[in-house]
Amino acid sequence: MITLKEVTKFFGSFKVIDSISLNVEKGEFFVILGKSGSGKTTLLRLIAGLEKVSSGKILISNEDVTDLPPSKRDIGMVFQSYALYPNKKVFENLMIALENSEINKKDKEERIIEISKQLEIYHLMDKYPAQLSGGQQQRVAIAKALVKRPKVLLMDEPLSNLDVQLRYSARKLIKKVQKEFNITTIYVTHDSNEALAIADRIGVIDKGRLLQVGIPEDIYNNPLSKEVASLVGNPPMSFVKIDGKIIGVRPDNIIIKDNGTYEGIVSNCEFWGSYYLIYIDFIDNEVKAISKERIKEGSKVKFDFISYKVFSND
Ligand SMILES: Nc1ncnc2c1ncn2[C@@H]1O[C@H](COP(=O)(O)OP(=O)(O)OP(=O)(O)O)[C@@H](O)[C@H]1O
Repeated sequence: MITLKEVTKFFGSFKVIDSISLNVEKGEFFVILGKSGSGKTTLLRLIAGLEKVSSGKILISNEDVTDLPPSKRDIGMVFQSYALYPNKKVFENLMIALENSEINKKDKEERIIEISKQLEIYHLMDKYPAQLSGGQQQRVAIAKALVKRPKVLLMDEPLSNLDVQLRYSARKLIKKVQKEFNITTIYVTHDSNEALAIADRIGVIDKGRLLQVGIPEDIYNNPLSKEVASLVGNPPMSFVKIDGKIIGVRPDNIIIKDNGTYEGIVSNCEFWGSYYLIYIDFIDNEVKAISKERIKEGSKVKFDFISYKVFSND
């Protein structure tokens, strides 16, 4: 449905996107995960047509859109800033979104009513954006993108301005609407828990390169490289050098016990709600383990690895 063929983007001599090839299926919720500066937004802007590729091709529904302007790509976009017109009411904001659509006024109104009810903003039609909460503005921004019934929805960290509680309900709503309308979606985030929670598949990006693509369980359990492993999971994986090998181990795979093989000193103990996160210094390494009980900083502890992954790269 969305196909990228060796898409590359330079800003001057700086390669921001490095030969990315990717297929996103129709109706799929695809998440691009990467840290700040990895090229996520640039990739999304290339797909939207807001930036021109330096080389490579972009296809939507098998049509080559590489040289088409954004308005000709049948795409809805939701960005971090909601991009609502402050001096227009919600209804007018949604009408403007349909400005270039060829359907008649009555059909436009019907569409707006339908999507507004879906997103539970119907009662806000006569309000100005400034009179809405962040979560309501965000839903209006999503409605603006969806009312056009785009084939493709591109979302760039749309929930980053919301508080934690609202993020959970908003992402559930986004997924529900996306599935209901069967919209092919690419969603960008730096939050690995968010990516694991909502994605059908995840593409992990670093320094403009696509490192791994897979379902959330695969990305979490079988990261192919240290880079991917370090980006996925919170609390994050620890990397330790043992017998010349680099191994990655998740905190819940370290068990602290009196007869453990390894020994270290607790350097920090954090309360994470249902457990404590214990930082343990040993030899030249630091590992993070979880514990049901608080352990004093400076204590000596013994531990074992229940399971781990070997990475050859240092
Ligand atoms: N118009 C531009 N001109 C030059 N360099 C740019 C431009 N836009 C982005 N960059 C650079 O490209 C790199 C990738 O930026 P991009 O915004 O795509 O990253 P990101 O992964 O979305 O980051 P964040 O999560 O912080 O938004 C960064 O190093 C950035 O400084």
